[in-house]
Formats: sequence, structure tokens, C-alpha cells
Amino acid sequence: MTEEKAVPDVVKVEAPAALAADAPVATTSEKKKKKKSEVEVAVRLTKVTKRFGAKTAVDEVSLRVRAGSVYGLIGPNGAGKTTTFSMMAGFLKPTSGNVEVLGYSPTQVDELRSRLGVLPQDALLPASDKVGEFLSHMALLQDIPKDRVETTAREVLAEVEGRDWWNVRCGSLSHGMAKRVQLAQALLGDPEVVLLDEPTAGLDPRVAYEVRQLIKSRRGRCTLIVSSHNLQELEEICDGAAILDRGRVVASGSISELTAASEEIRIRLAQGPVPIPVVRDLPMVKRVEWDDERRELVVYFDRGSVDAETVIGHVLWALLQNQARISAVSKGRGLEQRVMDLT
Ligand SMILES: Nc1ncnc2c1ncn2[C@@H]1O[C@H](COP(=O)(O)OP(=O)(O)OP(=O)(O)O)[C@@H](O)[C@H]1O
Repeated sequence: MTEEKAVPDVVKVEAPAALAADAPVATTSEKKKKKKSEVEVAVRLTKVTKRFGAKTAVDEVSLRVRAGSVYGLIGPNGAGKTTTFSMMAGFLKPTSGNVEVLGYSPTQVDELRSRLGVLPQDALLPASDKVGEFLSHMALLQDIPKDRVETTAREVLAEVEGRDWWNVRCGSLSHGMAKRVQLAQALLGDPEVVLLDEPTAGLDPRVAYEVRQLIKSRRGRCTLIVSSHNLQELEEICDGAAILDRGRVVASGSISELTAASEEIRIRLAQGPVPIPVVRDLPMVKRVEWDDERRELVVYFDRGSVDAETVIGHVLWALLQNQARISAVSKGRGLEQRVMDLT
């Protein structure tokens, strides 16, 4: 048996009434406790499982996303990213386990209104509405005061480089334009937590770059949770990430931990000498591997006792002294390689 589609056709901030009805209501004193500055963990999942009939889409997932960080959800197709997003957004209820956003259940829509913004994957805009009407309507639902609605909507539309689209019907937007309008909708009212499922999918490279810049510019101002298949993009914009595979978290932590950036460096050598022993003999070096095909030297060192920059300095010096020709240097193995290793 399957449940209905995880994400609604039209972008909505309100959870289905059936879900909202059984959510516990926070008391006034609880509300005071959960003010913006006091929340350290913006999103917390504890042993969350979601089953669709016999299919387990998300399996005992536990995550903590620090307030103010940009956090990536990574994984191959079918790993459970969208299902996890849908539970964080309150569109789906977990089969078991607990999801908290800013200390509330995502189904506590009154508490989270204007504090949680969502860009679902493949959401549709109302085709006959003009962009300005749609954003103004969504701004009202976010409790933005009536006299601020148009200014707020226009500002956020300008942020996604869509200032000329106010009177364009949603149905006549290209895929990339529609995606940016949905992104504007997710950012309306400056929410504290923003969930972005594949925010750059289908965008041309220039617009994708601008969206990445926009996400980076919000770091510290709000918590952003981003899913993408573009791992270079996630490595660039995220502070931390979780790698999912078949519904389970197979690794999580800071990007530097995930990519081993603080325990290994990689050096590509052009044709010429490969003086491995001089590198191996350096005091801070734990181990060295040479990949002849890629002409890549991997140098391992003890995390904590020395930083990657110091190791790079010593290793390059030793290599150059021995006539090696260096064509590239990197810290860690890259997120892409790590995900390939794990999934
Ligand atoms: N409504 C549903 N009914 C039945 N199975 C579902 C439903 N939604 C998701 N699934 C299944 O749950 C698993 C996880 O799906 P999900 O969409 O969360 O993955 P994903 O990581 O977002 O994948 P993609 O990268 O392809 O978007 C898949 O096997 C999918 O077929």
C-alpha cells in the first residue's frame, strides 16, 4: 500500500489539518523558552522511521542541525532525502521517532508560521496566478502585516533576480524561473529555518551560481538544510552534512570531517621524479600512498597534532627540493569521493 505523494502540488506552509490536529500545543512559557537566540539545535531528528506499506523509506535516522548552519542532505536516488524533508516540513508524519524544528513538532503550524520556509522538490505553482499575487498570498499566510506584504514579496523576488516577473503568470514561467519563484516563497519573511530540496536542479549554471551565493549569504542569519545531487556545490556551501543510503545515515558531521580534510592531503604530480621516501620520512607524516594511474600522492597525518596547511607546506618543500613537478594540491578526498566510497 502506498501513501499519497509526499509533497503537495502547490507550495504550502500549512500542514494537513489531520496532522496538525493531533500535535501537542506549546504553552506560553514554552514559547518564551524557544525564542530565536535560545535555540542551539534548529532541527533535531531522533530515530525517525517512515514506512510506506512494506517499504522503509527512512530508517531510524537521527540528526542534529546547529542553528545558523548550512546543512546538506546527501544520497543517491531513493536514499530518503525527500521523505526526510517532507517530515521536517510537516507534510508527512513519521511512522516512529521524533522530529523537532525550533523545539516544536513540524505539525505545530501556528508556532512555526513565519519561522519555517520550505522549497519542496517538484512543487507546482498555481498556473493562473501572477507571480506577485502568488507571493503576496503566501506572505499573508506567513503572517506578514498587510501593509508590508507587497514590499516583502518584491524584495524577496528581487533577491532571486526576478524583479521583472511581478505581473507574469506562473503558468508561463520557464522551469528555472518557476524554481526561483518557489525559492523566493521559501525565503519570504526571513524564516529561521529554510528547507531547500534540490534548489539548483534544472537551473542554468549562472543562475545556479547565484542561488549558491544567495544560500551562502544567509549563513548565520538562518539555518538552511539543502539537498542536492551536486556534491561540489554542497561541499562549497555547507558547514555539515549527513550522507543517506537506503534510508539510513551512513555518515554525518562537518564537511571537513566527512572529507577527511584534516587528516589527509592529496598531491598530483606531473611526469618526472616521484620522491616518495622524502615525504614518508617527514616527522608529521603517518603514512603515504601512491596511485600510479592518477599520479596522486596521498599523505596521511594525525588530526589534531598538526593542521593540513602545515603538512602541505612541508610536503611541497620536500617534493620541490627533489625536482618533483606539482600539478594540483587538495585537502581531503572531496565529498564526491567520500559519497562514492560509502553508498
Ligand atoms: N509515497 C510513497 N509511496 C511509496 N514509496 C515511496 C513514497 N515516497 C517515497 N517512496 C520510496 O521511498 C524511498 C525514498 O524516496 P525519496 O523520494 O525520499 O528518496 P530521495 O533520496 O529523495 O530520492 P531522489 O534523489 O531520487 O529524489 C524510495 O525507494 C521511494 O520509492
